[in-house]
Amino acid sequence: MEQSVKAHYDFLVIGAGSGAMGASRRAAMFGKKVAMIENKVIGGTCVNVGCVPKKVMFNLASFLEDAHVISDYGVKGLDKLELDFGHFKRQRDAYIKRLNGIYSTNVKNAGIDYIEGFARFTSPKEVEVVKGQDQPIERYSADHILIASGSTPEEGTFEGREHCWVSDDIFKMEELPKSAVVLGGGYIAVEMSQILQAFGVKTTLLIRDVPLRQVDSEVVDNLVENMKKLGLDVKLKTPFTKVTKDQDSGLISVHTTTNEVFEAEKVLLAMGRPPCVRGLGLENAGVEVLPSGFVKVDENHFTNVPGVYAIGDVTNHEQLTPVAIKAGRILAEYLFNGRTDLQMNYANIPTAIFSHPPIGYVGLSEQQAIAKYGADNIKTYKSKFTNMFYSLAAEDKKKLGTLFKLICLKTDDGQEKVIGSHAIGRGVDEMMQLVAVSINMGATKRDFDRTIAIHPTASEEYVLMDPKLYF
Ligand SMILES: Cc1cc2nc3c(=O)[nH]c(=O)nc-3n(C[C@H](O)[C@H](O)[C@H](O)COP(=O)(O)OP(=O)(O)OC[C@H]3O[C@@H](n4cnc5c(N)ncnc54)[C@H](O)[C@@H]3O)c2cc1C
Ligand SMILES: NC(=O)c1ccc[n+]([C@@H]2O[C@H](COP(=O)([O-])OP(=O)(O)OC[C@H]3O[C@@H](n4cnc5c(N)ncnc54)[C@H](O)[C@@H]3O)[C@@H](O)[C@H]2O)c1
Repeated sequence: MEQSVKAHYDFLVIGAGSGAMGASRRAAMFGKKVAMIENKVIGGTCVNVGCVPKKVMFNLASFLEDAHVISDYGVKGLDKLELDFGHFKRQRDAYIKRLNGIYSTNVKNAGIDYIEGFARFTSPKEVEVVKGQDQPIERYSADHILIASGSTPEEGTFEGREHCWVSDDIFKMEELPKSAVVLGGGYIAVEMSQILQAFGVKTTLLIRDVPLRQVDSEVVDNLVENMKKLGLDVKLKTPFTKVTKDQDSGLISVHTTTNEVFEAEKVLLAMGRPPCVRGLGLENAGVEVLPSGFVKVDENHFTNVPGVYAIGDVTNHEQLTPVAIKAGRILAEYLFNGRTDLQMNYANIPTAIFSHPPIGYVGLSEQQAIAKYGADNIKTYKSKFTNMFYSLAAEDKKKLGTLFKLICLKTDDGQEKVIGSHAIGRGVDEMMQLVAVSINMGATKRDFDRTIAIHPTASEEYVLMDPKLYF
């Protein structure tokens, strides 16, 4: 039986992840009647199966890796460390549950209606929500509808894909496998392969070409060297063809174009995140998508259908939590607070990859800068060194490399405008935020040179790269 529209909203948001939170809470601040629809767990990818549980795992992995060095400082017993993974998982999951509770409270306090179920457009102004089995479908209408449905792990179409885990499965893992093969060379493959290796899982990282193509190639070389020092079996230029499973042993084999076979208890697929649009009924609203499947939006996150918008991972922009949140807030300001002057700035977005040690970057790599401006117009400064943390490390292989690069565009006044920084080393994930502020303010190499160093730190290298004596 056809249900009548249950409620009409000023702003109806599909999803309850990072972008949805940013948009809906800001819209509610302006007194709008707002609802969000979520078919999984409040908080979306970042809180439940992304940044947050990953960072907690990274923290533990970093401690376990650092323990090998700290033992050379004279601390006894660190070689006998034993990880109670079950305890760790329970603690991590409890933390996520607390965060879910905080999100729910925030939504409630903001006066936003939280609707559980799967949303599907029936027309440009109406959405139906499919709830559990035997529950009636609910219908909602709105003046403005936001698609903030995020992305989902690429599942692949190759033979044997059903034997593989995707990143969501890593967070469900109750106990650690003895061995793993990770397929991919992006953020997730780099982060997860190092976390697994640090947890004591014998891990192989198989990369079609090279890792992190968007990152400066020298920084990537440094990453690969560090991975090898940490015992990770990393294979570059090794595309895989298929995956098979031995029914007796349960072991999974990855076959490659190089005619090698890599066997492990678990195989993790980390090959990108396509947009979550399946079943959303975009065709009923007439919303256009790009050939890649991402929802097509203009610079204000408007789709081709008046009153329908999209932000975050479901669009063809950087798939990062702060990007989704900011786009959501700006959209709400635009729609409900008359701030039509505001526009998301997608240039110079800083980011970190939580490898061990981490990578951070903002702006152009040296290779991208040369391609854009020509080699004659670019001057790159670099500092390659061993962090003092490793000063007491007994073996060279424990000393992980650090590389900072400042990429500058030559200017007529000779001050050299900083247009990028790519770096790997302890703490660069924290440093890069402020390097990004300086670049967004238009910093020049002279600004870095005239800044006094903080000693002894790694970050001081940022102001000590071949400095001219400016004050
Ligand atoms: C393993 C991993 C690690 C990451 N680490 C980082 C990191 O360190 N830093 C960082 O900045 N970013 C990180 N990211 C990326 C980050 O999580 C995403 O960019 C961010 O969550 C995108 O936010 P969003 O609002 O667009 O989508 P999401 O957070 O994915 O939210 C979308 C929500 O919509 C819901 N939904 C989808 N379709 C429907 C429907 N039809 N009806 C109802 N609900 C629906 C989904 O269930 C989901 O909850 C990581 C991602 C992964 C997978
Ligand atoms: N630290 C962070 O901020 C963080 C961490 C994790 C994820 N994320 C976000 O989530 C997104 C998704 O992460 P991801 O690692 O899945 O994707 P990605 O886009 O970062 O990397 C995808 C990788 O898969 C490889 N690949 C694609 N098809 C392949 C094939 N057929 N065979 C072999 N390799 C193949 C690509 O070459 C690439 O190396 C990231 O782009 C990032 O925006 C961010």
